[in-house]
Amino acid sequence: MLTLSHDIAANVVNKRQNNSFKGNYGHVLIIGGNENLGGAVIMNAQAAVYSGAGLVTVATDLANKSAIHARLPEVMVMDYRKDLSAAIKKADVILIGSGLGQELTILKETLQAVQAKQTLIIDGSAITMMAEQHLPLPNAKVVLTPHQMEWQRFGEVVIADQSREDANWEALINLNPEPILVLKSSATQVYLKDDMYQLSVGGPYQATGGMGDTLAGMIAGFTAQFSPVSHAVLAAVYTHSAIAEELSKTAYVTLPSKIAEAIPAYMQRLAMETVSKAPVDTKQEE
Ligand SMILES: NC(=O)C1=CN([C@@H]2O[C@H](COP(=O)(O)OP(=O)(O)OC[C@H]3O[C@@H](n4cnc5c(N)ncnc54)[C@H](O)[C@@H]3O)[C@@H](O)[C@H]2O)[C@@H](O)CC1
Ligand SMILES: Nc1ncnc2c1ncn2[C@@H]1O[C@H](COP(=O)(O)OP(=O)(O)O)[C@@H](O)[C@H]1O
Ligand SMILES: [Mg+2]
Repeated sequence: MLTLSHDIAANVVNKRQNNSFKGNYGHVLIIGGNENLGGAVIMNAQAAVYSGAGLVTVATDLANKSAIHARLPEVMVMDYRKDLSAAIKKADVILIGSGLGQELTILKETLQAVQAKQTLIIDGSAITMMAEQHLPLPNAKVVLTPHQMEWQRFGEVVIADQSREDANWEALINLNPEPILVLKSSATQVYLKDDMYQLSVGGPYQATGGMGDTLAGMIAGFTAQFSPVSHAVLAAVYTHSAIAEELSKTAYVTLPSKIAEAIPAYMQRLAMETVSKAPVDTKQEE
Protein backbone atom coordinates (compact mmCIF):
# COMPACT_ATOMS: atom_id res chain seq x y z
CA MET A 1 0.00 0.00 0.00
CA LEU A 2 1.32 3.43 -0.97
CA THR A 3 0.13 6.87 0.09
CA LEU A 4 -1.32 9.09 -2.61
CA SER A 5 0.64 12.21 -1.79
CA HIS A 6 1.00 15.81 -2.88
CA ASP A 7 4.34 15.06 -4.61
CA ILE A 8 2.66 12.79 -7.16
CA ALA A 9 0.31 15.60 -8.24
CA ALA A 10 3.12 18.18 -8.25
CA ASN A 11 5.19 15.97 -10.55
CA VAL A 12 2.34 15.49 -13.01
CA VAL A 13 1.08 19.06 -13.31
CA ASN A 14 3.80 21.07 -15.03
CA LYS A 15 4.15 24.42 -16.76
CA ARG A 16 2.72 24.50 -20.28
CA GLN A 17 4.92 24.93 -23.33
CA ASN A 18 4.74 28.40 -24.86
CA ASN A 19 4.27 27.14 -28.43
CA SER A 20 1.35 24.83 -27.61
CA PHE A 21 -2.31 25.16 -28.62
CA LYS A 22 -5.62 23.51 -27.63
CA GLY A 23 -4.81 20.47 -29.78
CA ASN A 24 -1.97 19.58 -27.41
CA TYR A 25 -4.29 19.28 -24.41
CA GLY A 26 -6.68 16.62 -25.62
CA HIS A 27 -10.29 16.36 -26.76
CA VAL A 28 -12.63 15.02 -24.08
CA LEU A 29 -16.01 13.55 -25.04
CA ILE A 30 -18.44 13.28 -22.13
CA ILE A 31 -21.39 10.93 -22.66
CA GLY A 32 -24.18 11.03 -20.10
CA GLY A 33 -26.98 13.09 -18.60
CA ASN A 34 -30.42 11.71 -19.39
CA GLU A 35 -33.51 13.94 -19.35
CA ASN A 36 -33.46 14.20 -15.54
CA LEU A 37 -29.76 14.00 -14.70
CA GLY A 38 -28.26 16.77 -16.85
CA GLY A 39 -26.55 18.25 -13.81
CA ALA A 40 -24.18 15.29 -13.75
CA VAL A 41 -22.69 16.11 -17.18
CA ILE A 42 -22.55 19.81 -16.32
CA MET A 43 -20.38 18.88 -13.33
CA ASN A 44 -18.29 16.48 -15.48
CA ALA A 45 -17.79 19.15 -18.10
CA GLN A 46 -17.03 22.01 -15.72
CA ALA A 47 -14.35 19.89 -14.05
CA ALA A 48 -12.84 18.82 -17.41
CA VAL A 49 -12.77 22.39 -18.78
CA TYR A 50 -11.39 23.90 -15.56
CA SER A 51 -8.72 21.17 -15.42
CA GLY A 52 -7.46 22.44 -18.77
CA ALA A 53 -8.69 19.94 -21.37
CA GLY A 54 -8.09 21.41 -24.83
CA LEU A 55 -11.61 20.73 -26.12
CA VAL A 56 -14.69 19.34 -24.38
CA THR A 57 -17.80 17.98 -26.10
CA VAL A 58 -20.87 16.75 -24.20
CA ALA A 59 -23.04 14.09 -25.88
CA THR A 60 -26.30 14.09 -23.96
CA ASP A 61 -30.10 14.20 -24.08
CA LEU A 62 -30.91 17.41 -25.95
CA ALA A 63 -33.13 18.53 -23.04
CA ASN A 64 -29.83 19.53 -21.39
CA LYS A 65 -28.45 21.62 -24.25
CA SER A 66 -29.51 25.13 -23.14
CA ALA A 67 -28.49 24.54 -19.55
CA ILE A 68 -25.03 23.35 -20.58
CA HIS A 69 -24.51 26.28 -22.94
CA ALA A 70 -25.72 28.75 -20.32
CA ARG A 71 -23.34 27.40 -17.65
CA LEU A 72 -20.36 26.47 -19.82
CA PRO A 73 -19.90 28.42 -23.07
CA GLU A 74 -16.53 26.63 -23.54
CA VAL A 75 -18.31 23.32 -24.18
CA MET A 76 -19.76 21.87 -27.41
CA VAL A 77 -23.02 19.93 -27.13
CA MET A 78 -24.44 17.13 -29.30
CA ASP A 79 -27.35 14.70 -29.24
CA TYR A 80 -26.11 11.38 -27.88
CA ARG A 81 -28.63 9.60 -30.14
CA LYS A 82 -27.04 10.98 -33.35
CA ASP A 83 -23.61 10.21 -34.84
CA LEU A 84 -22.16 9.13 -31.50
CA SER A 85 -19.67 6.63 -33.00
CA ALA A 86 -18.22 9.32 -35.28
CA ALA A 87 -17.77 11.67 -32.31
CA ILE A 88 -16.09 8.91 -30.29
CA LYS A 89 -13.54 8.39 -33.09
CA LYS A 90 -12.46 12.05 -32.84
CA ALA A 91 -11.90 12.04 -29.07
CA ASP A 92 -8.74 11.30 -27.08
CA VAL A 93 -10.59 10.65 -23.83
CA ILE A 94 -14.16 9.42 -23.41
CA LEU A 95 -16.03 9.69 -20.12
CA ILE A 96 -19.29 7.77 -19.99
CA GLY A 97 -21.90 7.17 -17.33
CA SER A 98 -22.52 10.14 -15.05
CA GLY A 99 -26.30 10.63 -15.01
CA LEU A 100 -26.73 8.19 -17.93
CA GLY A 101 -29.63 6.41 -16.21
CA GLN A 102 -30.87 3.39 -18.17
CA GLU A 103 -29.63 4.47 -21.64
CA LEU A 104 -28.28 1.03 -22.54
CA THR A 105 -28.16 1.63 -26.32
CA ILE A 106 -25.86 4.62 -25.81
CA LEU A 107 -23.61 2.56 -23.55
CA LYS A 108 -23.42 -0.36 -25.99
CA GLU A 109 -22.64 1.93 -28.93
CA THR A 110 -19.82 3.54 -26.93
CA LEU A 111 -18.29 0.21 -25.90
CA GLN A 112 -18.37 -0.86 -29.56
CA ALA A 113 -16.85 2.32 -30.98
CA VAL A 114 -14.02 2.98 -28.52
CA GLN A 115 -10.49 2.19 -29.77
CA ALA A 116 -7.48 0.65 -28.02
CA LYS A 117 -5.45 3.90 -28.03
CA GLN A 118 -8.23 5.86 -26.30
CA THR A 119 -8.78 6.42 -22.59
CA LEU A 120 -12.26 5.38 -21.48
CA ILE A 121 -13.47 6.48 -18.04
CA ILE A 122 -16.52 4.53 -16.90
CA ASP A 123 -18.59 6.11 -14.10
CA GLY A 124 -21.95 6.01 -12.36
CA SER A 125 -24.88 4.50 -14.27
CA ALA A 126 -22.58 2.97 -16.91
CA ILE A 127 -20.91 0.85 -14.22
CA THR A 128 -24.29 -0.24 -12.87
CA MET A 129 -25.62 -1.13 -16.35
CA MET A 130 -22.45 -3.05 -17.24
CA ALA A 131 -22.86 -5.06 -14.05
CA GLU A 132 -26.57 -5.73 -14.66
CA GLN A 133 -26.04 -6.72 -18.30
CA HIS A 134 -22.70 -8.53 -17.75
CA LEU A 135 -21.05 -6.39 -20.44
CA PRO A 136 -17.28 -6.93 -20.88
CA LEU A 137 -14.76 -4.10 -20.79
CA PRO A 138 -13.69 -2.93 -24.26
CA ASN A 139 -10.10 -2.94 -25.49
CA ALA A 140 -9.02 0.55 -24.39
CA LYS A 141 -7.19 2.26 -21.53
CA VAL A 142 -10.03 1.81 -19.05
CA VAL A 143 -10.45 3.77 -15.82
CA LEU A 144 -13.31 2.62 -13.57
CA THR A 145 -14.60 5.09 -10.97
CA PRO A 146 -17.20 3.24 -8.86
CA HIS A 147 -18.41 4.18 -5.38
CA GLN A 148 -18.71 1.26 -2.99
CA MET A 149 -22.15 0.08 -4.12
CA GLU A 150 -21.19 0.34 -7.80
CA TRP A 151 -18.05 -1.74 -7.12
CA GLN A 152 -20.12 -4.29 -5.22
CA ARG A 153 -22.37 -4.58 -8.29
CA PHE A 154 -19.57 -4.65 -10.88
CA GLY A 155 -16.66 -6.33 -9.09
CA GLU A 156 -18.87 -8.50 -6.89
CA VAL A 157 -16.87 -7.55 -3.80
CA VAL A 158 -19.28 -6.87 -0.94
CA ILE A 159 -18.81 -3.47 0.70
CA ALA A 160 -17.65 -5.07 3.97
CA ASP A 161 -14.70 -6.68 2.12
CA GLN A 162 -13.66 -3.62 0.10
CA SER A 163 -11.24 -2.38 2.77
CA ARG A 164 -9.28 -5.61 2.09
CA GLU A 165 -6.78 -4.99 -0.69
CA ASP A 166 -6.56 -8.70 -1.61
CA ALA A 167 -10.33 -8.93 -2.17
CA ASN A 168 -10.24 -6.04 -4.65
CA TRP A 169 -7.16 -7.41 -6.49
CA GLU A 170 -8.90 -10.76 -6.86
CA ALA A 171 -11.80 -9.08 -8.64
CA LEU A 172 -9.48 -6.93 -10.76
CA ILE A 173 -7.28 -9.72 -12.14
CA ASN A 174 -10.39 -11.38 -13.57
CA LEU A 175 -11.07 -8.31 -15.70
CA ASN A 176 -9.67 -8.02 -19.21
CA PRO A 177 -8.18 -5.56 -19.95
CA GLU A 178 -7.23 -4.87 -16.33
CA PRO A 179 -8.54 -1.36 -15.63
CA ILE A 180 -7.28 1.34 -13.31
CA LEU A 181 -9.73 1.22 -10.42
CA VAL A 182 -10.63 4.35 -8.44
CA LEU A 183 -12.65 2.85 -5.60
CA LYS A 184 -14.40 5.84 -4.02
CA SER A 185 -15.41 6.03 -0.36
CA SER A 186 -14.44 7.98 2.74
CA ALA A 187 -11.07 6.21 2.28
CA THR A 188 -10.65 6.21 -1.52
CA GLN A 189 -8.20 3.67 -2.98
CA VAL A 190 -6.62 3.66 -6.44
CA TYR A 191 -5.49 0.31 -7.91
CA LEU A 192 -3.04 0.33 -10.80
CA LYS A 193 -0.64 -2.25 -12.13
CA ASP A 194 0.75 -3.85 -8.95
CA ASP A 195 0.16 -1.02 -6.51
CA MET A 196 -2.67 0.31 -4.42
CA TYR A 197 -2.59 3.99 -3.49
CA GLN A 198 -4.50 5.20 -0.44
CA LEU A 199 -5.83 8.77 -0.64
CA SER A 200 -4.59 10.84 2.31
CA VAL A 201 -6.73 13.98 1.98
CA GLY A 202 -10.45 14.77 1.93
CA GLY A 203 -13.31 14.32 4.37
CA PRO A 204 -17.06 14.26 5.05
CA TYR A 205 -17.56 17.80 3.69
CA GLN A 206 -17.39 15.96 0.31
CA ALA A 207 -20.42 13.79 1.00
CA THR A 208 -22.78 15.54 -1.43
CA GLY A 209 -24.36 14.63 -4.79
CA GLY A 210 -22.17 15.46 -7.78
CA MET A 211 -18.85 15.01 -5.96
CA GLY A 212 -18.04 11.89 -8.00
CA ASP A 213 -19.25 13.49 -11.24
CA THR A 214 -16.74 16.29 -10.62
CA LEU A 215 -13.95 13.79 -9.93
CA ALA A 216 -14.75 11.91 -13.15
CA GLY A 217 -14.54 15.18 -15.11
CA MET A 218 -11.18 15.98 -13.51
CA ILE A 219 -9.83 12.52 -14.38
CA ALA A 220 -10.95 13.16 -17.97
CA GLY A 221 -9.27 16.58 -18.03
CA PHE A 222 -6.03 15.31 -16.49
CA THR A 223 -5.74 12.19 -18.67
CA ALA A 224 -6.35 14.36 -21.76
CA GLN A 225 -3.26 16.42 -20.93
CA PHE A 226 -0.80 14.36 -18.93
CA SER A 227 0.82 11.00 -19.45
CA PRO A 228 1.03 8.23 -18.52
CA VAL A 229 -2.66 7.73 -17.81
CA SER A 230 -1.89 6.13 -14.43
CA HIS A 231 -0.06 9.21 -13.12
CA ALA A 232 -2.73 11.54 -14.47
CA VAL A 233 -5.43 9.57 -12.63
CA LEU A 234 -3.50 9.69 -9.35
CA ALA A 235 -2.93 13.43 -9.72
CA ALA A 236 -6.62 14.08 -10.43
CA VAL A 237 -7.81 12.02 -7.46
CA TYR A 238 -5.39 13.81 -5.15
CA THR A 239 -6.15 17.32 -6.48
CA HIS A 240 -9.95 16.83 -6.19
CA SER A 241 -9.82 16.01 -2.49
CA ALA A 242 -6.94 18.38 -1.67
CA ILE A 243 -9.02 21.28 -3.02
CA ALA A 244 -12.01 20.07 -0.99
CA GLU A 245 -9.88 19.91 2.15
CA GLU A 246 -8.70 23.49 1.61
CA LEU A 247 -12.22 24.78 0.98
CA SER A 248 -13.46 22.96 4.11
CA LYS A 249 -11.50 25.40 6.28
CA THR A 250 -14.27 27.93 5.59
CA ALA A 251 -17.12 25.76 4.24
CA TYR A 252 -19.24 23.18 6.05
CA VAL A 253 -19.95 21.43 2.75
CA THR A 254 -17.59 21.73 -0.25
CA LEU A 255 -19.90 22.01 -3.26
CA PRO A 256 -18.78 20.23 -6.45
CA SER A 257 -19.04 23.41 -8.54
CA LYS A 258 -16.91 25.31 -5.99
CA ILE A 259 -14.26 22.60 -6.20
CA ALA A 260 -14.28 22.95 -9.99
CA GLU A 261 -13.89 26.75 -9.76
CA ALA A 262 -10.80 26.27 -7.59
CA ILE A 263 -9.05 23.84 -9.97
CA PRO A 264 -7.13 26.35 -12.17
CA ALA A 265 -5.56 28.16 -9.21
CA TYR A 266 -4.64 24.89 -7.48
CA MET A 267 -3.08 23.48 -10.67
CA GLN A 268 -1.13 26.70 -11.16
CA ARG A 269 0.36 26.24 -7.70
CA LEU A 270 1.25 22.62 -8.51
CA ALA A 271 2.87 23.73 -11.77
CA MET A 272 4.95 26.41 -10.02
CA GLU A 273 6.31 23.79 -7.61
CA THR A 274 7.73 21.82 -10.51
CA VAL A 275 8.86 24.82 -12.50
CA SER A 276 12.52 23.75 -12.46
CA LYS A 277 11.63 20.50 -14.27
CA ALA A 278 11.12 20.03 -18.00
CA PRO A 279 7.66 20.98 -19.33
CA VAL A 280 5.32 18.01 -19.37
CA ASP A 281 5.37 15.90 -22.51
CA THR A 282 1.74 16.11 -23.53
CA LYS A 283 0.14 13.44 -25.70
CA GLN A 284 3.04 11.00 -25.25
CA GLU A 285 1.84 7.40 -25.50
CA GLU A 286 2.28 5.05 -22.51
N1 LIG B 1 -27.28 16.34 -10.33
C1 LIG B 1 -27.24 15.15 -10.93
O1 LIG B 1 -27.64 14.99 -12.10
C2 LIG B 1 -26.68 13.99 -10.20
C3 LIG B 1 -26.62 12.76 -10.86
N2 LIG B 1 -26.08 11.67 -10.29
C4 LIG B 1 -26.03 10.42 -11.08
O2 LIG B 1 -27.05 9.58 -10.63
C5 LIG B 1 -26.76 8.24 -11.02
C6 LIG B 1 -27.06 7.33 -9.85
O3 LIG B 1 -26.01 7.40 -8.92
P1 LIG B 1 -26.19 7.19 -7.35
O4 LIG B 1 -24.82 6.96 -6.82
O5 LIG B 1 -26.97 8.31 -6.75
O6 LIG B 1 -27.11 5.91 -7.22
P2 LIG B 1 -26.79 4.33 -7.05
O7 LIG B 1 -28.08 3.64 -6.92
O8 LIG B 1 -25.86 3.85 -8.09
O9 LIG B 1 -26.01 4.25 -5.65
C7 LIG B 1 -26.58 4.70 -4.46
C8 LIG B 1 -26.82 3.51 -3.53
O10 LIG B 1 -25.55 3.01 -3.11
C9 LIG B 1 -25.45 3.01 -1.69
N3 LIG B 1 -24.05 3.25 -1.29
C10 LIG B 1 -23.31 2.44 -0.49
N4 LIG B 1 -22.09 2.93 -0.32
C11 LIG B 1 -22.03 4.08 -1.02
C12 LIG B 1 -21.00 5.03 -1.22
N5 LIG B 1 -19.79 4.93 -0.66
N6 LIG B 1 -21.26 6.08 -2.01
C13 LIG B 1 -22.48 6.22 -2.59
N7 LIG B 1 -23.51 5.33 -2.43
C14 LIG B 1 -23.28 4.27 -1.64
C15 LIG B 1 -26.45 4.08 -1.26
O11 LIG B 1 -26.89 3.88 0.04
C16 LIG B 1 -27.58 3.90 -2.28
O12 LIG B 1 -28.40 2.79 -1.90
C17 LIG B 1 -25.30 8.21 -11.47
O13 LIG B 1 -25.24 8.13 -12.87
C18 LIG B 1 -24.77 9.56 -11.02
O14 LIG B 1 -23.75 10.00 -11.86
C19 LIG B 1 -25.49 11.73 -8.96
O15 LIG B 1 -24.16 12.02 -9.19
C20 LIG B 1 -26.12 12.80 -8.09
C21 LIG B 1 -26.20 14.15 -8.80
N1 LIG C 1 -16.84 11.05 4.07
C1 LIG C 1 -16.11 11.23 2.97
N2 LIG C 1 -14.78 11.46 3.06
C2 LIG C 1 -14.04 11.65 1.95
N3 LIG C 1 -14.54 11.64 0.69
C3 LIG C 1 -15.84 11.41 0.54
C4 LIG C 1 -16.70 11.19 1.66
N4 LIG C 1 -17.96 10.99 1.19
C5 LIG C 1 -17.90 11.06 -0.16
N5 LIG C 1 -16.62 11.32 -0.55
C6 LIG C 1 -16.13 11.42 -1.94
O1 LIG C 1 -17.15 12.00 -2.75
C7 LIG C 1 -17.24 11.33 -4.02
C8 LIG C 1 -18.62 10.68 -4.14
O2 LIG C 1 -18.72 10.05 -5.38
P1 LIG C 1 -20.13 9.51 -5.91
O3 LIG C 1 -20.80 8.75 -4.83
O4 LIG C 1 -19.90 8.87 -7.20
O5 LIG C 1 -20.92 10.91 -6.11
P2 LIG C 1 -21.97 11.38 -7.22
O6 LIG C 1 -22.32 10.20 -8.08
O7 LIG C 1 -23.12 11.90 -6.45
O8 LIG C 1 -21.30 12.45 -8.01
C9 LIG C 1 -16.08 10.32 -4.03
O9 LIG C 1 -14.92 10.90 -4.59
C10 LIG C 1 -15.88 10.04 -2.53
O10 LIG C 1 -14.58 9.59 -2.23
MG1 LIG D 1 -21.17 8.71 -8.85
